[in-house]
Amino acid sequence: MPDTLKQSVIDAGKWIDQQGWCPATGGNFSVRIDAKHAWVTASGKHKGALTPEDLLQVDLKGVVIGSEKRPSAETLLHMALYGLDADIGAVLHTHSVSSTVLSRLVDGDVLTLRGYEMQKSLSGNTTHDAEAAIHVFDNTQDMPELAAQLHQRWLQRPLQWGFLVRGHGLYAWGRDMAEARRHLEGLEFLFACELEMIKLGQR
Ligand SMILES: CSC[C@@H](O)[C@@H](O)C(=O)COP(=O)(O)O
Ligand SMILES: [Zn+2]
Repeated sequence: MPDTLKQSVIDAGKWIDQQGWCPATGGNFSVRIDAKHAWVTASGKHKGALTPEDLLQVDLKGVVIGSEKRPSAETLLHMALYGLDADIGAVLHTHSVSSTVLSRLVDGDVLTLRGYEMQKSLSGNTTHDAEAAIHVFDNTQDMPELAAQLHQRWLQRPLQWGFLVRGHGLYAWGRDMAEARRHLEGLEFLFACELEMIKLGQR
């Protein structure tokens, strides 16, 4: 019987690849299995051509169960999110041009989106007339350090929908894969709009 959770990751990878949001072997994805485990993409795979064998079962500490393959280099960030919020069911990390460039142009730790109808694609938002805060973290190859920073900011106030890593990309999540995809698509649209505004000198 096909594993529908694994298939949801494979399908997301094909769609994300079609959007051009995961060039080369960039990006990584996961879906929650239960309270303490998730399927995470193996490291170094092209995310548009994943197979069921490219999905590795991992625990909250990022330890792989039942495979010798290497999990994503960023597994710890996925597992940190599952540990921080029991309602998170899927996480999608992408390397789009918009998220990579915009994250480098943001001064400080937060990108504030306001005035866009498409903010309503982010769960809980009912109007363009509110502010949506997207946190930005400096890039590092030190995943335990990045996971610790995420933990620290989350304790001040839980993050919503996604966060940016400067010059690197976007992490988006949702209660399930469908919501994670919607948040990813909504955020990518909003980032593209913000970049256009900057190019037009409106920021
Ligand atoms: C093209 S290298 C990108 C990696 O360094 C990393 O940022 C990434 O997103 C993919 O890493 P992976 O280990 O394949 O999950
Ligand atoms: Zn990455």
